[in-house]
Amino acid sequence: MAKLQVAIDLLTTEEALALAAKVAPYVDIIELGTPLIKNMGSTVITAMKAAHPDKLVFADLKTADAGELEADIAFKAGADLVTVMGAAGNATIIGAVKAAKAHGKGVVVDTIGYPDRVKRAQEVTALGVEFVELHAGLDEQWTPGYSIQVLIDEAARAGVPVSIAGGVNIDNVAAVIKAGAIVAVAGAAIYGAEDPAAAAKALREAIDAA
Ligand SMILES: O=C([C@H](O)CO)[C@H](O)[C@H](O)COP(=O)(O)O
Repeated sequence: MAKLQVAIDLLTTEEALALAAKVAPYVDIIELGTPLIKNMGSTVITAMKAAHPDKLVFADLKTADAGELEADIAFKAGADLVTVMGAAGNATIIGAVKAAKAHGKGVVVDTIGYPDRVKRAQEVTALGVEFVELHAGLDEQWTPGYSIQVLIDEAARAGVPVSIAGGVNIDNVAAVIKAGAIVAVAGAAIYGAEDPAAAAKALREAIDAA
């Protein structure tokens, strides 16, 4: 069964915990967004895992160097999954995977900004990562002409475990799952909704029906 990941791009631990409390019944993975971690530090990871020990806590570190060291910090704080940039060298990804193995946790590679996301996804899967995030970041989403369809098409031909992030919402989540993504990542569609719990519930139901 495909998973739903809520991406929390809020800026304080208090706000993140409040949102997670509302949407936890409907999500499998709670992502602490990069701006949130930069603002609050690893204490937000510890607070979220303590509040939701039954969920996978995803620390969106977007590590570009010192893979083993940065991943180790997040795993010690309570993360289950951390991200490393696909644009980083293989040595960085291998270092993070080493830390993950030591903690019994996992690494996700984020392909944001990478020119050939599918090729990189296939390469890094061989390095032992859990899955690869086919990702159009917020800046790319706000570029005129952006469509999530490009990520959906990439997922369909990736042939390795992938998630999709970059404007997932109730109108496209079924296509995301039908394309083969094992995780649908939804940020603004949940935290920006008038009723985040209802938005998460609707996404959950659409994923389960897809
Ligand atoms: O990872 C993200 C971005 O780089 C900011 O941290 C987002 O969480 C990701 O893009 C999902 O968010 P939405 O596109 O708003 O669904």
